[in-house]
Amino acid sequence: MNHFTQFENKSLAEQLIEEALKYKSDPRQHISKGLGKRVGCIFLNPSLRTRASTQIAALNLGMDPIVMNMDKEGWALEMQEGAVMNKGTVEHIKDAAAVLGTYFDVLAIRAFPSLSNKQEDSEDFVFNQFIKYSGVPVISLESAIRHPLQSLADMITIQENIIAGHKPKVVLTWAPHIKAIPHAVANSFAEWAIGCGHDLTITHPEGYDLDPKFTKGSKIEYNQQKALTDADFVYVKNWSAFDDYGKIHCTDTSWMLTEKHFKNAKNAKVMHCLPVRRNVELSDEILNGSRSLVQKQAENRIYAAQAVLSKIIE
Ligand SMILES: NCCC[C@H](NC(=O)CCC(=O)O)C(=O)O
Ligand SMILES: NC(=O)OP(=O)(O)O
Repeated sequence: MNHFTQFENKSLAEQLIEEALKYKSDPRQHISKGLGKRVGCIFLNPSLRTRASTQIAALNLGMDPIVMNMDKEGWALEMQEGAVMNKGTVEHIKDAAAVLGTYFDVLAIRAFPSLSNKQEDSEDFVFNQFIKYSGVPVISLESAIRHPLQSLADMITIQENIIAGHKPKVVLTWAPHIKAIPHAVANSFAEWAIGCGHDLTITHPEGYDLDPKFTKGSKIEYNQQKALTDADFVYVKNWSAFDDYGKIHCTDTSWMLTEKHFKNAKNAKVMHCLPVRRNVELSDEILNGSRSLVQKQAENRIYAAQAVLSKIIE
């Protein structure tokens, strides 16, 4: 595995899930595997889970993680080729990434979308500049269009909670939010759930269709109540419009999941990547109750990252 940026194939996903579960049962079993290797965790945006879980994963393998919050502590980066840098940007990505590539054996990058330049975001332009110029393996800590470590943790969590012999119905539902939010978590969840062979239904208001490249193989159902019928796992997430790029079209609070949404899905479990806007996306009663898998997902972020790091340094 050269880089870890997206779902590749079912067999690799299954291998990573199995490895992650082994690490969960004995986190320090390969404590010497990464000795002498450094991973640079480069954040262009805020984080709680990804920042902590990736460092813990590296430490569990004996690696040295170093975190740089480039948005706050680094020089302002220029991304455009041939730019005359006489304004706010101080350092070109090709210089910065090349330096980081000499300092680290592996780079892990978080680079959210602009939500204003659809083409650049869709090409994952900023993230790919790091791959292009660093020359070392790169792990995505959430790019403009994908969040694969989150999705791997989500697949692990589903596997741990599946009822043996029953093919689960998995539903990804849009939820309200106060801000324009990226598509990465929803795209990746769809990509991994479909790739892993789950029966996926996606529900959202009209005008919120995700990029079809991520949702091919799922059912799209604009009626949330219909979509939720007989669900086993309900993944809750807001995203901004994709067609009318980055815009908010719907503020209908009835899309917020509450206990009353589960009258036709009595045993459904609820998932969210966190951070969650309580009582905007999801009600307190759900998040505090026995349906919620959100803490388990967050815990599994450690073992997802550990399985990926372990494979990358092999
Ligand atoms: N890494 C997990 C989610 C990150 C991001 N959420 C946010 O930006 C939430 C911001 C807020 O609630 O103000 C997203 O959904 O892609
Ligand atoms: N789920 C997730 O990626 O959380 P952070 O943004 O806090 O890292």
